[in-house]
Amino acid sequence: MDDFSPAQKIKMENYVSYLITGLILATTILLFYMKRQLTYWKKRNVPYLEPTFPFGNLDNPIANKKSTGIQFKDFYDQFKKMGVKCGGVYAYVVPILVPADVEVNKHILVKDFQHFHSRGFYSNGKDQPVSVNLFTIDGEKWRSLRAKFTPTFTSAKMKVMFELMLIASKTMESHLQEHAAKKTPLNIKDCVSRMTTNIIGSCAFGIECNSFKDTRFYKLLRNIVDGTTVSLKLAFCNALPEIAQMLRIPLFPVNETNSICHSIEETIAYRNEKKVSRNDFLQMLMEMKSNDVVDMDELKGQCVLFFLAGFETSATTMTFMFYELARNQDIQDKLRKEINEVLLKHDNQISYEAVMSMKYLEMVMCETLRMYPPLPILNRTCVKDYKLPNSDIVIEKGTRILLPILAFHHDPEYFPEPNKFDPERFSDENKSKIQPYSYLPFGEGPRNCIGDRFGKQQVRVGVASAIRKYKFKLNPKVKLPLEYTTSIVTTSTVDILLDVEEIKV
Ligand code: HEM
Repeated sequence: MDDFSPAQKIKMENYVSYLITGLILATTILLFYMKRQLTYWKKRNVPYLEPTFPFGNLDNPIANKKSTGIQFKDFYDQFKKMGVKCGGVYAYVVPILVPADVEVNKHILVKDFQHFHSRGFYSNGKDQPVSVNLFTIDGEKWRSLRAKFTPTFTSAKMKVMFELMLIASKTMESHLQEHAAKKTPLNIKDCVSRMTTNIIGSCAFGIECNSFKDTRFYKLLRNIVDGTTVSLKLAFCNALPEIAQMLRIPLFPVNETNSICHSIEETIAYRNEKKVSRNDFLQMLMEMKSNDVVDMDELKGQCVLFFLAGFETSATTMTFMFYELARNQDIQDKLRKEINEVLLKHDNQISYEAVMSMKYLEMVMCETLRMYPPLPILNRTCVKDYKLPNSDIVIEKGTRILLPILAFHHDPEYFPEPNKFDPERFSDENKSKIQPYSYLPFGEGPRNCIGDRFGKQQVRVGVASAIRKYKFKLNPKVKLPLEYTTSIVTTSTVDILLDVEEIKV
């Protein structure tokens, strides 16, 4: 400071005081804005849960490890106790409406869909064009893309892809055999994730991943979906998308996504050059591109999405299905009996017709999806002001809505003894008694899961092939009751280990 003249010193002191005043002013405005945001529901007379600063009603994401599904179940339970159809909470300072009534679900998902066709999910098309996909886009663009892709998921297309699925699922057998022979516990999530990687790799990309031997592709996918950083980034980007855009945060990890895109480009180039054709999604997308129905970014975006959407959700379903079968030996025996009886009528071969006629398999799968919905919440954003029928609540344009499907699935009003694994809830006789819009593992309405048939088919093939030949028991080392991570997809905090025994015929 001694090197400066008195005039320079005064100038610098002025700068510092301007800076401090500016900072104080900005902080005051920010705090004022945040405080005002936290009165959003009160001002609109909507029942709400008292928030605290800075996380709103959410738990501190660093200190508390409660999963999003469980947190929204807690909100739902409180609104039910208050006797209200829906209520307001805050994710940080962002107001979120939480339905607690099946009628509200019906209006939002189906009846008044024109007010709620946006999912309001973060994407960043500028820096990562493949993040703009069917899941993340909204409005007319979504409508047009959905119409283009719907024909790729028909039952007829699923049937054609069945053979590819079967071949890829067989890769799991030697893995099971190895564990049975050596009597070593099997990490079921790891095992079924490798299998779904092989299936989706084959059906979506035409790539033989062989994930039980070569883990490169499998690890690439796990890096995209796993980890606290991934969950925190997703939560931040979705709560404050404008700031995330400003900071140019990409939706998916860059290196891994680029590797997948590179692999897609290579396969396309190979097929074009060698004039090779295959019965898979990629071929359908390539035809759409050559007819100018989609462009290259859209093609790659959907491939990446199908991989991510199809890999973790189906693997999660299978993991919890094996877990429940291992805990409930009577259900496992009954399922095996059905599989054997059906296969006897089909030359002892697993075929499309055979697995589709396994009713008990379907019931076990539906009950697994009830107890452990892979996506425990559904997102919607209001695009046009909407008055909720039979109430004074007006949902304003821009309002975020989170439907707590895990909470509905565990509500004793709709599913008595919700913590009991009971496939009979989905028997022909009982399933018609399920209250509409209380069971939503694939969402509902025009924005429901486009890949539900594909996902269920993977699960049927994987479980039927394994249960037919192996007996599973829960390894005593698994700490119960299970708890869940903060990941966007329902995930156990501990590895689910199973003891495997080969069934001799
Ligand atoms: C058991 C497996 C699966 C489960 C439980 C599941 C669940 C879901 C759920 C809950 C949604 C949101 C629906 C809504 O907002 O109403 C969704 C959307 C979606 N899923 Fe799945 N999914 C599964 C498998 C798959 C597969 C295999 C694919 C693709 C190959 C896929 C592709 C998609 C896409 C593209 C969307 C967005 C649809 C749109 O916005 O138009 N899913 N899924």
